[in-house]
Amino acid sequence: MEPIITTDSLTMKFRGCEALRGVDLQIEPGTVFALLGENGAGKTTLIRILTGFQQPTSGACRVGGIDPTKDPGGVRRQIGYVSDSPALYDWMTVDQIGGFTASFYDPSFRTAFNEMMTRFDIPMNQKIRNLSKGQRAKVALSLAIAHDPELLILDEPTSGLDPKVRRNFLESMIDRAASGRTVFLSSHQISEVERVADTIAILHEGKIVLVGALSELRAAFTRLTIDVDDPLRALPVLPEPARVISEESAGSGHQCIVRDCNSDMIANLRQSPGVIDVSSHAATLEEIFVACTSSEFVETPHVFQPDEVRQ
Ligand SMILES: Nc1ncnc2c1ncn2[C@@H]1O[C@H](COP(=O)(O)OP(=O)(O)OP(=O)(O)O)[C@@H](O)[C@H]1O
Repeated sequence: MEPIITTDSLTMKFRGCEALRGVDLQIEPGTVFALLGENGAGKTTLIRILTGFQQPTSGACRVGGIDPTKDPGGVRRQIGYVSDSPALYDWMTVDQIGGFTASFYDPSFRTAFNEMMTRFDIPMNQKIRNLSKGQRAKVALSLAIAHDPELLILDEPTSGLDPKVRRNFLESMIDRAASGRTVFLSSHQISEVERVADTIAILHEGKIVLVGALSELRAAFTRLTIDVDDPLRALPVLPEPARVISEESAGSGHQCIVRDCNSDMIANLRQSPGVIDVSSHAATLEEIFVACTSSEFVETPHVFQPDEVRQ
């Protein structure tokens, strides 16, 4: 099956800042894809390029078979998109904005939008400027999904939503993917992403440092806690293909996030001179995220470099 989104060496340079540095991605249809990154990592810039609001400095991309740099209107008609700060016409009522947006789509849009407003308990005659932050978020989201797009792109979709609506919303994203549609969302909310996404990419300083199926990433990363007899003792080297992503030490205790470490390696580690105890747990997505975005991950030459991590 054709990927619904592809990017090829996308770069974006602003004055004095390289927001994207050679981003390569392929996103399969029918997935919930989550783009994780710290503040300023380049998430919004990537989304703005994919939705045709920003021309990249170099590189190429396709969204649903369309090049957003050449046909931004075509992409935007085909997808649903909610930005991190949705611009809604404040002077319109909810009913008017529904009617206005419906004019770009087929008649089913209006019915679906009205149903969502009823479900969210938002009065149709209320002016947009008088809605609460959460109500605005619900209107923006409903406008983006009422035409039932094959691809939904959401920049920080749950900010402003209360926990109950947030939960329902995230569950509805899983349902969308189950029916073959694709959801691309950017988020800081790692625990939420963990619940809904099946594919994860971590963007760090404009580069994709990790991408893969969440289930595979969970299986591949281990947190090792190693106690040694002497704080000055060097840790035993793990054999290939294991790779230490990050390491923290406090006295004679060490915490490492390791990729591709198996039970034989851990058993050998326990037998190594000076090693008193080793415990291992599957790393959480948050631990993987912190390890992959830590300064050592990028800068220390003996751990694997971002380019090597890319799958
Ligand atoms: N129009 C612009 N002009 C100059 N620099 C910009 C512009 N847009 C973004 N940047 C810079 O590009 C970098 C990436 O910004 P971007 O908004 O894409 O990050 P982000 O990952 O979405 O961050 P956040 O999570 O804080 O929203 C930042 O350093 C930002 O200052």
